[in-house]
Amino acid sequence: MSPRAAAARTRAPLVAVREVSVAFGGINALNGVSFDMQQGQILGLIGPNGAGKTTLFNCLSRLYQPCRGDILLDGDSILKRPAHKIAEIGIGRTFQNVALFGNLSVRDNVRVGAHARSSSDIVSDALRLPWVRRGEAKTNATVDEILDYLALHEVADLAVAGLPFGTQKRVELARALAAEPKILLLDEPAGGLNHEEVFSLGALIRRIRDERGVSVLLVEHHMGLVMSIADHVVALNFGRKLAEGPPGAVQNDPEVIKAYLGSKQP
Ligand SMILES: Nc1ncnc2c1ncn2[C@@H]1O[C@H](COP(=O)(O)OP(=O)(O)OP(=O)(O)O)[C@@H](O)[C@H]1O
Repeated sequence: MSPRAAAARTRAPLVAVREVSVAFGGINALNGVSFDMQQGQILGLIGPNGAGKTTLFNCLSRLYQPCRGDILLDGDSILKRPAHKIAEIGIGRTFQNVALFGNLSVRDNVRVGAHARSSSDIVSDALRLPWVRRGEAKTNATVDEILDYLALHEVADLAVAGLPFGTQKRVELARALAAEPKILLLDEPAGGLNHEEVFSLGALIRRIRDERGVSVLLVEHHMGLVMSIADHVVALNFGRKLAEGPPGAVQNDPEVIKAYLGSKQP
């Protein structure tokens, strides 16, 4: 093994999911799931309907509290953090059905993301203290840079509600990126997109990882997208980890094939 590969193997993971269990009444939605996610990785989380993907995603974004286990980010447990504080520790997310302020402009939606990381308070804002003005200038620069990066400048001053769904999804990505996350959690980003849009999305997710150093965890049913961009895939079924490894190996794993055939999914 090369020294570089050896160093990568001994490096602490960015995210460590440790024996996480979640129960809803009598249903074990997750049952002792563990895996690591490395810095700079695109990790695909797959599995048939009801496998536990959304439940795990919601634990990572702090909407659900596991009944057992832990989730560490850079070695620290995230389970003490409330959902509205996750941007501060470097976790960004998008939603399956897009959750933007429809009446606000694209620019203002992205600004909301940038503010998630700012530390100003209502009194300082009202008094327009010098450090608040400096903060605002930085926020404006960040928002402009992200609008350019995601080719949203032309629609920056339009209300989000009137934009095509694919564009709204890009605005959601922009809002998440404006908070300068270490890790981006994407909940079925390909849902509702056509073939060409899925292809562009894949290229965009790769660029975000390569150029901005953001690690990406992707919950996705679109196998073509997962297999073409993920470095590492974790497959769940009935709340347990079924397989993990490089995309090709997981896709050809007999247990994974059996789980998908059993669920009658393509
Ligand atoms: N809020 C809830 N209350 C009760 N049961 C739930 C709840 N959320 C999920 N479940 C159950 O937990 C299990 C895992 O569901 P989850 O939504 O995490 O699966 P999934 O892999 O995301 O499925 P899909 O691909 O269909 O979205 C399922 O049996 C589901 O019915």
